[in-house]
Amino acid sequence: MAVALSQAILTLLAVFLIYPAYRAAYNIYLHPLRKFPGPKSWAASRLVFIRSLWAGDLVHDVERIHQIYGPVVRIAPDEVSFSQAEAWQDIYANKPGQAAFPKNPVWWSAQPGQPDSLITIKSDKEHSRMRRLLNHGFTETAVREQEDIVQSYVYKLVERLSILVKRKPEQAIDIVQWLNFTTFDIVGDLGFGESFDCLEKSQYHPWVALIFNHFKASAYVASIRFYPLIDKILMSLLPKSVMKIQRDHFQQVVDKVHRRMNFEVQRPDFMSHVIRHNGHQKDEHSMSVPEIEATFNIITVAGSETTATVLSGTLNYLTRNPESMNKLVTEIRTHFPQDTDLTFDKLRKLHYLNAVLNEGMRLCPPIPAGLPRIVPPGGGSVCGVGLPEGTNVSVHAWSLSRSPESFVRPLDFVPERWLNSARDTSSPYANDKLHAVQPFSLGPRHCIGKNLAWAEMRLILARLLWSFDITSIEAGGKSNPVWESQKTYMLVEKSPLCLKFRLRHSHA
Ligand code: HEM
Repeated sequence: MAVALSQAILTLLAVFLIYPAYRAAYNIYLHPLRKFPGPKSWAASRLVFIRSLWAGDLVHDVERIHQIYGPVVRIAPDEVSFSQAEAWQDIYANKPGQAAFPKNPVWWSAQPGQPDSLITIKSDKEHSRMRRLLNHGFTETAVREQEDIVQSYVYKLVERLSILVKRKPEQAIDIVQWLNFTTFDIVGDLGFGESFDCLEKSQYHPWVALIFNHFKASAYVASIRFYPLIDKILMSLLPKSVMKIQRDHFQQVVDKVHRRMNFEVQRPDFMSHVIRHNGHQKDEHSMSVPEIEATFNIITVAGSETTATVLSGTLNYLTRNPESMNKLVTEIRTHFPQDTDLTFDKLRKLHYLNAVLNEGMRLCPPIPAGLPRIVPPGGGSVCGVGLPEGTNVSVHAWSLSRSPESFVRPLDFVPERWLNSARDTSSPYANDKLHAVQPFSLGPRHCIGKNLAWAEMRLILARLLWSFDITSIEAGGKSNPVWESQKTYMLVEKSPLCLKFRLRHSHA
């Protein structure tokens, strides 16, 4: 009995003390990545990375590591982060005779009990099958056809805000929630033919309200996947209530998908082509119903939270930079005497508006940490640095966009750096590396919604500034948080941004 007990104690000691100590020493001194710079504590064990992820601090912690150790750093035993513009091409784009690095399944896997979607599917062949079919709903032409639907929601946004302003002119309005209402309503309509009615009811639909929890939960699930030998045990420890919330959340999208699919009407949305193609007989180009369900679940989040984040961040910076705000307002109001003139086509030609949004995406990327990828079998090279197969790699968009090696005055909001005139050698911004900013990523898995995102962001920002004078409310004693102070759990956890709105014509 005593022998058995002491054997059990020894085993426990080996499991909980000796083995982790051995692994840490191996990771620091013997691992193939040992020569890469970075803090020893992060190289020793994945736990430090996970603690930072759970605290919502990963983006800023990795930024600090890049600041101290340089553009290529080791941030976990098997992970290297790059803050160099050339890394975008090397990791995400197809190079001659070489495929882009595959997605890291720790981050990009279907949620437990859900099928693979466009964004999680591993096989490149299967991915391009889905992408070809879905692309029809996202081309420039498709987006032009969707304009009336998008316009109707942006008009509604202005109408709702006008009512609030007229009722209580001095009140501060949290624009973050209104931007979320608008972008989720638009994607709901274009995805399922039913908006979430957030603008109509001036409140979050319960599905939308849960999105951020869903992302936090996904960050926790990803950390569990780093431990494949015990992930099943750890998963089973997740509270049943959490799993039920996730399932119910997904089921609501499934119901919406089915309502739209049964309603076989042609409208200029994301689903029409999928329904028309799938028809009643399937072939090797169609998507299965579970794939459609999972993909539309992703599109709803990917297509709304992201645009709302860029717009919130851009407005945060604009209200702190009155000179940029004035230039933009002047451009919009002088180009468009009537509000009906604000169309997708005309707005794309506004140079300063485009520059402001590019600068907004540089400083407020909606996916600020890396897009995780894996070095394929046989190994690979990024920015001329050789990496063994299986290494986790990514571009740290946040650090790269804010690095003094890429940009002059990197922490300042300077839309001028994006104007053609800045390419003149006499401009202080002539050497800015604009290609370091790739908010939609590159290569075969780049953002499918890029055209829509641009059209939507231009229209929402321009219509708001055409209709209202918008200022920060710091005079009221309560200041808004700076963008950098927010936490990130895969996506940015946006704090309220309280602004003062004044109807432009009310004091003309
Ligand atoms: C400013 C707005 C947006 C930004 C910055 C953005 C950014 C991105 C990025 C970086 C990726 C690549 C993810 C990866 O490779 O790991 C991506 C993929 C994706 N985005 Fe966007 N996105 C935006 C808006 C949209 C919109 C409006 C939609 C649709 C309505 C959308 C739908 C998608 C989908 C479905 C994917 C997966 C594509 C694939 O795997 O083939 N996004 N997005």
